[in-house]
Amino acid sequence: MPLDDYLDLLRLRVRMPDSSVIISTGSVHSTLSLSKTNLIVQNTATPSANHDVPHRNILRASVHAESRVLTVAFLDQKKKKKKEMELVVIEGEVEESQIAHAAEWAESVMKAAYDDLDIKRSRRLMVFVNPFGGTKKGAQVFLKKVEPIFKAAGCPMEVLYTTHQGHGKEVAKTLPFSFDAIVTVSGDGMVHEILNGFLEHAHPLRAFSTPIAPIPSGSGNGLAVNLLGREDGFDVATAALNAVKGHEMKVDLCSVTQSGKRSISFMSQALGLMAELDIGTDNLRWMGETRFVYGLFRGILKFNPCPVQLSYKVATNDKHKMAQTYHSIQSEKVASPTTPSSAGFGDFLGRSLPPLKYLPDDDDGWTTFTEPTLYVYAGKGPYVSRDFMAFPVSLPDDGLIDIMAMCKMVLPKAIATGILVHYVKAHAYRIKPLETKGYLSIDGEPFPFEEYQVEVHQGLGTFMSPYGHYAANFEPTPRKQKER
Ligand SMILES: Nc1ncnc2c1ncn2[C@@H]1O[C@H](COP(=O)(O)OP(=O)(O)OP(=O)(O)O)[C@@H](O)[C@H]1O
Repeated sequence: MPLDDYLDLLRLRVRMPDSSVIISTGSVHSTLSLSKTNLIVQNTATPSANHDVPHRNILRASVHAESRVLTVAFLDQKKKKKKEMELVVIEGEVEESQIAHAAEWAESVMKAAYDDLDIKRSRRLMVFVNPFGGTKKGAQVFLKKVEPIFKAAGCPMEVLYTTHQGHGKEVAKTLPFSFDAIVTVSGDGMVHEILNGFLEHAHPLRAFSTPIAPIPSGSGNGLAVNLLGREDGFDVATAALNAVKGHEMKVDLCSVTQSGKRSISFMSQALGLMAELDIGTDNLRWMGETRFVYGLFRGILKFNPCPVQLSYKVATNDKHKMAQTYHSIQSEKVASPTTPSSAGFGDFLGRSLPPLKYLPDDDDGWTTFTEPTLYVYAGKGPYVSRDFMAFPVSLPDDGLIDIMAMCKMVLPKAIATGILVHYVKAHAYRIKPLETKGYLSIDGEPFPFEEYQVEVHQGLGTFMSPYGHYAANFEPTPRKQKER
């Protein structure tokens, strides 16, 4: 080693506290330090190679005893595109005398990155890749961005490239319970398939308790936006980090019964204009997200009514109360994101699904909505796509579904009553088509435009979440004080 490099290294060693380690690549030295909250990388040659990342973003630290190479992998913001995250792997040799210290240091990093955050190391992942979802980039996204992150984190994985529609469902039906999480490199359609595969699983409740982590590679990616937020909802690296390090979040799932057949919906049921956005633009998947904007304009111009009768078992229609409940639950979750949900079916592990509570002819306590509508939209999760927060006060496990009906009123009546959109929270609801032609879309997938009933199962499903709550920030406008 040249004298200058040797002196440089000595100077670093003198300043090095126990929580640091020095690695060298040729004549370039880096100091890696672990603070109470962050991992800090300082490079002697190129300050642009410095990093300062929270423990949550660390994937792995390890030392190879023979080669004396220390490797640290983490996610950091891209230097050029600050809003996107990328995988960073730093490697370098440790001095022979420092090898034991480096191994201890790497273990303390793993403890801070996993054990202290109550996250299992090296999760076993089952990955479903849909090569045909959205803009058909699923396979590319997986190989270039997702797989390297899972490998860097030391996660063993089984990967399935779906070859046809329904493939995800077939595999989910008999999926073994050896995985810590299911990863979908797709849009919402694949998540829908997997949950419906679980419905037919020999142990459905146990299957539903396996957390799903979506990697956004479809067109709408509503689930990824709900879990990761509007800003990060399309960020593949952030979504991959959620699979490796997210927390299990219990969510309500809905049974949709149509012609005696039960299926599962995790996100939305849309009729009228909103269904046209999903189904009527199916041939425009190549446009990615833009297809929904195009569909919206086309739908508004056509101004088609939605010929259905809506009835529901109401929980509340008081918007002020909805907002209050939302805020108190949301702030509890923000304060302690990892508190397990009290909702759920933990006691039923291995047993069959709960029977339906509401029969199709049950009218007790049901309300029928009589206004003609432009669309009916019901769902779980605030966002249905990145630019549309349809259900702002939706909560993951309140056991209720939010229903929105856009009234088709003549303008003077709408202005006089002030009601253009009807919004309620319900335990269950029912739709009866009044005409034969129309669109019904469930979780973005086309369904027959026929009578159906929806019932909510509190906490039946499980998603992986970085925050333990939906990543949406709904700030309602305060009520106007009445003038005296
Ligand atoms: N190999 C395949 N060939 C054709 N279709 C497939 C294949 N694999 C999966 N599918 C189907 O593709 C459909 C769409 O999938 P996905 O949800 O991934 O994308 P998307 O619909 O564009 O996204 P989003 O639902 O977020 O709008 C699903 O119904 C799924 O069954």
